[in-house]
Amino acid sequence: MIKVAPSILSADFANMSLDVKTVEEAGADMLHIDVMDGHFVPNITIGAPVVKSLRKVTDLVFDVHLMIDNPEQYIKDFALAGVQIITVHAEASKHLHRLLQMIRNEGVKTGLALNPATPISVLEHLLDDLDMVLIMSVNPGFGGQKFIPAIYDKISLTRKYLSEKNRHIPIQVDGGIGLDNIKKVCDCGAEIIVSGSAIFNSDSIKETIWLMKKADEVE
Ligand SMILES: O=C(CO)[C@@H](O)[C@H](O)COP(=O)(O)O
Ligand SMILES: [Fe+2]
Repeated sequence: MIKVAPSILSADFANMSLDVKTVEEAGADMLHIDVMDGHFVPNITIGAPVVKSLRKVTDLVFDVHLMIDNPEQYIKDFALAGVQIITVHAEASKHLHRLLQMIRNEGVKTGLALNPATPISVLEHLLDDLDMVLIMSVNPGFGGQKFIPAIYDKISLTRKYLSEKNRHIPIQVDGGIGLDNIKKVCDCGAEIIVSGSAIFNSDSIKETIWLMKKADEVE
């Protein structure tokens, strides 16, 4: 079954805890939390204090997607806020190996995100340090963008590359995914799907998550 990680970027920020509970009850596998700083990406969202407050209202796995400069400075804060996965961008650090070690040293799982233009070769010397790979299918910064079609091939290539290296590292894909393309994304090799607007703007959050999770069973 497909793992679905609703992105709270598209939730109602004034009623965040309600929206989080709704996706939890609807069967979400984890909560995707987009952290943006207005530097790495041209948008600002939330930081560790808000994540710490959300931690009190749900048992969902917190999957934090850091779209920030100087991620090294904030790893401890997010770990202390009670998150389970921290994903950093390959483009955001000169010392990726050290950064991934820093995350694991806090007892948190690592994810590495690649912007659409970043080649998958960056994974080569980091395979021992990765618990998840995040392939961006939009340029990061905003919800509600269109899936970039060239990314289908990138997902397939990544899946092939990881299999050849005998690595069972899950591939997460983020951006522009809805009921119309989730199956194709998963057929290419994605295991965890991030989705914001398609879930939160739908008529029924519960039904949309259920249909997404089952999408790979449809012929
Ligand atoms: O990280 C990002 C955007 O930078 C994503 O997590 C989006 O928030 C996904 O939203 P949709 O494209 O599904 O609306
Ligand atoms: Fe994200």
